Amino acid sequence: MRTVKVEIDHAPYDILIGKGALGRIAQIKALLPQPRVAIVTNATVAPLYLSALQSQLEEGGVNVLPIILPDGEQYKTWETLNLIFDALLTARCERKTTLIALGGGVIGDMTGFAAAVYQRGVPFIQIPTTLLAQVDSSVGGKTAINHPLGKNMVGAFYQPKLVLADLAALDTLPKREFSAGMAEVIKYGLIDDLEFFEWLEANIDGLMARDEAALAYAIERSCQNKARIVAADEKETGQRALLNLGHTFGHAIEAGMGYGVWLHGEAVAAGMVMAAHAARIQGALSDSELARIVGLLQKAGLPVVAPDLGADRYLELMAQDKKVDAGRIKFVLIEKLGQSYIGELSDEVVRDALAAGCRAH
Ligand SMILES: NC(=O)c1ccc[n+]([C@@H]2O[C@H](COP(=O)([O-])OP(=O)(O)OC[C@H]3O[C@@H](n4cnc5c(N)ncnc54)[C@H](O)[C@@H]3O)[C@@H](O)[C@H]2O)c1
Ligand SMILES: O=C(O)C(=O)C[C@@H](O)[C@H](O)[C@H](O)COP(=O)(O)O
Ligand SMILES: [Zn+2]
Repeated sequence: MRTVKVEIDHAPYDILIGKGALGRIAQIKALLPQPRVAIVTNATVAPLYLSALQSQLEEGGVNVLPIILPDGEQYKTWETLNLIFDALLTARCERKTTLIALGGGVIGDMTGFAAAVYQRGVPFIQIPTTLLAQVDSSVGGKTAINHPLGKNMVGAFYQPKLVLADLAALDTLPKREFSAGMAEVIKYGLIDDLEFFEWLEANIDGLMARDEAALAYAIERSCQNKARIVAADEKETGQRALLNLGHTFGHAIEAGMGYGVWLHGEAVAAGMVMAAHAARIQGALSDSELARIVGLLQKAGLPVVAPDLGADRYLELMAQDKKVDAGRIKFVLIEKLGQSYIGELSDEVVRDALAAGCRAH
C-alpha cells in the first residue's frame, strides 16, 4: 500500500493507494467521532462495492446508513444534494455522523459539499472508485454542484479526513471512464512535471492495459503533484489554479454540450489541446511538441478535437469561469512542454486557438 500525505496545516490527511484499500476498516474506524456513517454512492457503484464496505463496517460495530443517488453528471445538482439531506435528517444523523463518498468524482463532489454544510459541517471520507477520482477529485477538498449556467458554481473547500484509493475498483471501470481519468493524469505532466509526462509517453501502453505497477505509480505521482499544489494554496488564491489546465475550455464544452454528454475528462483533454494550440500560436510550443501532447492524449483514448460550438458561444460560456477577474478570463497557459502558468490571452489568440481546437488534426 502506498501512502501520500496531504499537509494542509489545519487538516493533514492520508491518501492510501493500493489493492484492498477499500477494506481498510480500522483506518476508517479510528477517525469516526461516533460509530455511525452514511455511505453516499450511486445506482451503478452500489451493486459493485456497497455491500462489502457496509458489512465490514457493521461487523466492526459501526451503524451504516446507505444513501443511493441516481448516476450521472446531470444529477450533480441541488435536487440530488437535497436527497442526501433528506436521508440524513430522516435517519436523525447527528453532527458526529461521518459521510463516506463511495464512487467517482460526481459522488465525491456532492458528498463533500453535503458534509461541508450538513449541520454546518460533519467529517467525511473519500473512497474514490474511478481513475479520475483517485488521481484528482478525491484530493484537495474542492466540492461542488453544477448550475445550468456553469460547472461547479456552488460549492465549498472542505477537506476529507482520509482517502482510500483501491486499485481493485478500477477492474470494473468502463474503458471510456478509464480514459477520462487519464486526461487528469496527463494534466499533471503538463502543469509542471516534464519527467512524468515523458514517463507517461513511455508507459502509456501498460497504463491502458491497466498494468498494476504502472497504475499505482501514476496514481501516486498524480496525488503527490496535486497534494503539493493544494498544500501551497488551498483556497486557490494563486497557483492552485494551475490544476485548471484545459478546464476553462473544458467546462465550456461540458456546459455547452449539456452535462454528461462529454465526460469531464474528455472535455479537459480537448481543452488541453486548445491550450496547446494557444501556446503553439504564441511560439511557446513547437509543432512537434504540440503533436506529442495530442499523440499522448490519443493513445489514452481521448478526444483531441473539441465540438464546434462557435467562438462566440465558447466566449460566452468561458465568461462564467470562476477564474474570471474584473471581467477578464484567466487561462492556464503552457509556457513550454512540462511547464504552465496563469495568464491572459488576447481575443485574437483565443479565437485562433478555439478554431484550431475544433479542427481535425
Ligand atoms: N473536486 C475536484 O477536485 C474534481 C477534480 C476533477 C473532477 N471533478 C469532478 O468529478 C466529476 C467526474 O468524475 P468521474 O470521472 O469519476 O465521473 P463519475 O463520478 O460520473 O463516474 C464515472 C462513471 O463511472 C461509474 N463508476 C464509478 N466507479 C466505478 C467502478 N469502479 N466500476 C464501474 N463503474 C464505476 C459511475 O457510476 C459513473 O457512471 C465531474 O463532476 C468533475 O467536475 C472534481
Ligand atoms: O483541484 C483543483 O483545484 C482543480 O482545479 C482540479 C480540477 O481537475 C477539477 O475539475 C476541479 O473541480 C475544477 O475546479 P473549478 O474550480 O474550475 O470548478
Ligand atoms: Zn478536472
